Amino acid sequence: MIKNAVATLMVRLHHLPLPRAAPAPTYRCRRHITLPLPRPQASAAAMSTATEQAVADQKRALRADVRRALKALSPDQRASEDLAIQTTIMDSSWFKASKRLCAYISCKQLREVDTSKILEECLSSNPGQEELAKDLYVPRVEDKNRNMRMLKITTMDDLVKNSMNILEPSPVDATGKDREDVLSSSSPVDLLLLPGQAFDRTGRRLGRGGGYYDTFLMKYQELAKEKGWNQPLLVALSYSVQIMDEGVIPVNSTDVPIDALVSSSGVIPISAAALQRMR
Ligand SMILES: Nc1nc2c(c(=O)[nH]1)N(C=O)[C@@H](CNc1ccc(C(=O)N[C@@H](CCC(=O)O)C(=O)O)cc1)CN2
Ligand SMILES: Nc1ncnc2c1ncn2[C@@H]1O[C@H](COP(=O)(O)OP(=O)(O)OP(=O)(O)O)[C@@H](O)[C@H]1O
Repeated sequence: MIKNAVATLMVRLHHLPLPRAAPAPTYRCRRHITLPLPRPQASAAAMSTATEQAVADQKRALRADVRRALKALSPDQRASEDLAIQTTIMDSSWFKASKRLCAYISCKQLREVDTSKILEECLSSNPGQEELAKDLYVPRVEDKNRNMRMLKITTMDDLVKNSMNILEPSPVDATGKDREDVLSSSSPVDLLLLPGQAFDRTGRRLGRGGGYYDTFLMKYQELAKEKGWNQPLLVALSYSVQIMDEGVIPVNSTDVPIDALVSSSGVIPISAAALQRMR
C-alpha cells in the first residue's frame, strides 16, 4: 500500500542529470521535501487529494523562498547574470540554428531573467541580415483556466501590458488580422525559452503556480506527436539562486520536464535531445 502510494507520488521519472557546464552555485532551500505518507486507512481518492494538497503546499513554500532569494540579489549581480545568460544563448549554435521559437517577455517586477536582447535579436531584420530574423511566438493569457496561447509578433510594438503588468500581444494585429497562434501553425517551432521560479539539474521546473506553461507544453507536445514533428527543445533561463539541489522541487503528474537549463555559468543539457542538439 505504502509502496503504491509512493509510486503514485513520484509520478514522473525525470531525465538523468548530466551537467556539462561548470556547476552554477546552488541555492539551498530551507525546506526540504518529505513525502507525506497517507494513513493506512485512507481511501485511494482521499489519499491522492491529500498528496496533491501536500505537493501544492510545498510548491507554494518553495516559491516564497525563491522570491526572497531573488529579492536579495544585488542589481549588479542580476545585470551580470542577465547579460551572461543572454550572451550564452545568442552565441550558441542551437539558438542560431533555430528559425522558429517561443519565448517569454521578461518582466522586471517578477524578477525574471531578462530576455530583451534575445527578443530583439529574433526580430532583427537589418538589410542584408534577413536570414537572422526568426519567427517569434510569445505568451498571451486568455483566462484563469490555464489557457495561454503563443501568438506571433514581428515587432516589440505588437505588445501591450496586461492586467498583471506583463507585456503580451493583442489578439489581432494593426490591420485587424488575427495573429498566428503557434498551435494552429502549419510548421513546428524548434525551441521554447521558458521562465520559472526554480529548476534543478534533473529537469524539474517550478512555475508561478498558474499551470499555464505546463498546460501549453502538454498541448504542444501532443500536437507535435500527432503531426510527426520533432519535439522542440525546452530551455529554461535561471539565475544561480533558482537552481535547487535534487529532490527539493516537488512535482506532480502535470509538470513537464525541461530539456536544458541556461544559467550564468553556461548551459546544462539534461535530456538526450539536449545532449544531442546542444553540443
Ligand atoms: N514573463 C512572463 N510571462 C508569462 C508568464 C510568466 O511566468 N512570465 N506566465 C506564466 O505562467 C503566464 C502568466 N502567468 C502569471 C502567473 C502569475 C503571475 C504573478 O504575478 N504571480 C505572483 C504571485 C501572485 C499570487 O501568488 O497571488 C508572483 O509570482 O509573484 C504572473 C503571471 C504568461 N505570461
Ligand atoms: N496539463 C494540465 N492539465 C490539468 N491541470 C494542470 C495541467 N498542468 C497544470 N495543471 C494544474 O495547474 C495547477 C498549477 O500547477 P503547477 O503548480 O504545477 O504550476 P506551475 O508549474 O507553477 O505553473 P506554470 O506551468 O504555468 O509555469 C495545478 O493545480 C495543476 O494540477
